[in-house]
Amino acid sequence: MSTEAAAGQFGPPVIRVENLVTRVGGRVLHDGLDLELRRGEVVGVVGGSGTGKSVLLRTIIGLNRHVGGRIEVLGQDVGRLNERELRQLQTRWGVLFQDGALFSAQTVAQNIQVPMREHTDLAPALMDELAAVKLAMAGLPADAAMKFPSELSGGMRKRAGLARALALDPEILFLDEPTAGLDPISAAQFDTLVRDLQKSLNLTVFMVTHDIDTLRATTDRIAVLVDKKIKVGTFDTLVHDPHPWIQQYFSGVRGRAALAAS
Ligand SMILES: Nc1ncnc2c1ncn2[C@@H]1O[C@H](COP(=O)(O)OP(=O)(O)OP(=O)(O)O)[C@@H](O)[C@H]1O
Repeated sequence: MSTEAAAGQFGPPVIRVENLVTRVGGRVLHDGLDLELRRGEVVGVVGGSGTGKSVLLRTIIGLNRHVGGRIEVLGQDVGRLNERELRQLQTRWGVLFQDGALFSAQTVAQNIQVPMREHTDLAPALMDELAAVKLAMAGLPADAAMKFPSELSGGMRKRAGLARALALDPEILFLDEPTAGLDPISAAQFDTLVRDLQKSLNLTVFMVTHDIDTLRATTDRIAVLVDKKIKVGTFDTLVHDPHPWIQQYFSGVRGRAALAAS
């Protein structure tokens, strides 16, 4: 499928990044970067280590200031929002950070309720019920609610982080390396979960990943971060891109295996 056809089957843009320039630690990481995500699509962001994928995610959600360009999320210019407006907008997306970022001294249920406590004044009993629903959505057993993160496997911790990301019924899900550190079976199960949730909730998903199998299994389009910019394509189009890093990534042994499997 062409990139245009892949984008064309989705709704209006929910994330629009135009001519983005970011500088971190005195270094320009993104320089004239453009990216658009439409409602209901899953876009995977790949690129070499240290190219600024996580920084891009953090910049889009307003945790890093950009020095140039414009970021629009759900129709709002992220760079122009005051703290209160940004907090309001943050209730419309969920984030699964790379390390899960669960609070170790809180149970899984309490972790899932963090965004609810921060952004709503729901009664505790209702928050307990909602946490149970989110746990089930993330494919965790009910008894995981009272466990602490240290009592869970890596895959279960990812699911708990996902349950927390779903706490406020988000429109957009930001996932940073969701399958990193998982064995191949758990990673494949997580891929299926993300795809199922996307479909049932019509989520738009922005996913940073290194995992070529995850890209193949879950994404509609792929955004490659090279030379401080984004090149967007699909598996089928990017395999023909002459850029050396893209060639190496998609036409290497793993890329060929993933393509053959799709
Ligand atoms: N707060 C910060 N202060 C200074 N430098 C930073 C900061 N955050 C990130 N960096 C640097 O910016 C660069 C990009 O980091 P980022 O985490 O976005 O890379 P990445 O593409 O996600 O890499 P990886 O695939 O290895 O996770 C790295 O060199 C990193 O050390």
